[in-house]
Amino acid sequence: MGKVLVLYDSASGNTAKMAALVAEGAASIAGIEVRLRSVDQAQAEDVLWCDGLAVGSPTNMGLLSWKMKRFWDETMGPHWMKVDGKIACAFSSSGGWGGGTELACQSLLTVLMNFGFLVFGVTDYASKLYTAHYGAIGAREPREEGVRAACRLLGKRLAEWVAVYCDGRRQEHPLAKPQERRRPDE
Ligand SMILES: Cc1cc2nc3c(=O)[nH]c(=O)nc-3n(C[C@H](O)[C@H](O)[C@H](O)COP(=O)(O)O)c2cc1C
Repeated sequence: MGKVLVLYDSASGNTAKMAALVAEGAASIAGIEVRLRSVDQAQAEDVLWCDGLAVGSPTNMGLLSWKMKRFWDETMGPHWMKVDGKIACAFSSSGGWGGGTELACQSLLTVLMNFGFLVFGVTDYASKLYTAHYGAIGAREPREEGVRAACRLLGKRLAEWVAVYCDGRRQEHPLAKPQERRRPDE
């Protein structure tokens, strides 16, 4: 049974709300076990446990938060070279559009790549004008249905990759389910 961890930091609750939506999307794929953990409660064992990981952080100066960086520096540092090959993606909440949300996702992906994770983006559109090419992004709390759908789609895609590459369930490959995929012009 594939295992997905949604790990997040959130100072004022916005990224936490996105995390819940990412977890909901991951749980929409049958046979996937989902854990949701804040960075304050997460332990290295949670990361070692999972096959797929979605990491979320508030955008801070266009980067991941210091708490999330500390988790990877101090909690996961001793486990470097023990988590290679797990599948991972990123999401972030910023104060406003243009505030560096995708840069923050990129900084999360950079950390994950350093640890040997296989990171990905999503080509599909979650709804008109909303996608998650570099991770799911939002400004403040996820109110817009497009942002909420992008969070769910990111989690769903993570669970699909886990199902395909960790559980050998090729029927969960997104290319095998074209009817579920939305193009930019739809
Ligand atoms: C130290 C700090 C730095 C921030 N830097 C940025 C930033 O670079 N760009 C931006 O748009 N918002 C920035 N913000 C605003 C947060 O990203 C925003 O309020 C976000 O929704 C908070 O998410 P949270 O509720 O999960 O903590 C910053 C907030 C703090 C506290």
